[in-house]
Amino acid sequence: LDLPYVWLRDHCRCDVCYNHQTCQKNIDNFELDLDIRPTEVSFDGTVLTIEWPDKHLTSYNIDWLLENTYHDQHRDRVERVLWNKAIMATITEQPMVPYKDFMETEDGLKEHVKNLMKYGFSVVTQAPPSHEGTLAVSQRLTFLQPTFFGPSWSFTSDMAFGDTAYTTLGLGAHTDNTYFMSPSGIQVFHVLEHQGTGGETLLVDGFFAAETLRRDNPTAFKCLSETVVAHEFYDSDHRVRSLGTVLSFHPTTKKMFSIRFNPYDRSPLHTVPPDQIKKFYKSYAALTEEIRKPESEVWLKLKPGMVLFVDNWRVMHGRSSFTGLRRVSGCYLPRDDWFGKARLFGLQNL
Ligand SMILES: C[N+](C)(C)CCCC[C@H](N)C(=O)O
Ligand SMILES: O=C(O)CCC(=O)C(=O)O
Ligand SMILES: [Fe+2]
Repeated sequence: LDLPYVWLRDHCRCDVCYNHQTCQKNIDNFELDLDIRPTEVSFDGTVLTIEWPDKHLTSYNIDWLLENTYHDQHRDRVERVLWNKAIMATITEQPMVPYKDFMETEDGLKEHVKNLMKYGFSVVTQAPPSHEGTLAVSQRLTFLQPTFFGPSWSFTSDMAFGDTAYTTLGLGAHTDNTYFMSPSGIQVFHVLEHQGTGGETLLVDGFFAAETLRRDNPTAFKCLSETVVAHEFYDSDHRVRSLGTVLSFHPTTKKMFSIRFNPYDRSPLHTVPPDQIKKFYKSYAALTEEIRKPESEVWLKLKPGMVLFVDNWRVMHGRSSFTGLRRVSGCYLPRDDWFGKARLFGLQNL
């Protein structure tokens, strides 16, 4: 551990420097002396005590220091398991949690969050097969994230919104809300009824596809990590548009952070200089090919009572075309809050 003294002064957790009731700092950065040096330092193996020139005392527990200095570190690290169809088939403990455990025990909730961190999706089983059931399980994790689709929905193929989701057409793997600067963190899917054929749910691990591209086609990977593209949701009432790269990375650890992939919702390509356009299309096609490979795809037929949570920053979803009446209930959940819940459980995957 090698820290400038000013860092140690800035992070003082005494009652004057830190409000333990609100967990907020009282320090005025403006007054920090960059060249401050302690007048006395002692360490008893657990607690580091520092006396500053103005007689102010700071003490640190060594565990707190180790956890907070270089990175937002957590004891219970969750290793991500990137998957394709074959890998998913070998996983013995499927990411599923029974409704009763999920609703009534902290362990059940933690298990679900851990599944989301590890695989990018998790299913709550045996839930009440109703829209209220969807809301109950969703709100057990976080509050809902409202959008112009409403706080939540229960939709059929009636074109209630001008979007292919509201038809009987098949949808290739995509993430939702690519047209928002910060897309929703989780999408919840609950098929309440379906009398007919097709309508299966498709899942593809975007991080697996991106890592495969990084290995097999680094030029395309680099292009999609650096090229800013626009997405949009346009209808008579909305002119929503965003800018962002298809692949993005955690700002400090550089691990995969999000994939923004929805070919249907891409805006006119006005952000790419003419001499880069062919390169972008080639790179986007290479990623699309990876995503569309049958060996990337996991298909499941959702039944009433199975509530699927999908990490919308990592795992893409789609569906096959269908016949008959099919009603899907769901909502979006905010990314900051489900990650906040994970942090409360001491879980971290970044
Ligand atoms: C609201 N509900 C989930 C039913 C439909 C959302 C689909 C909208 C859009 N194509 C997107 O990918 O974000
Ligand atoms: O109908 C479905 O299963 C999913 C449609 C979809 O992509 C969505 O609602 O975001
Ligand atoms: Fe979607």
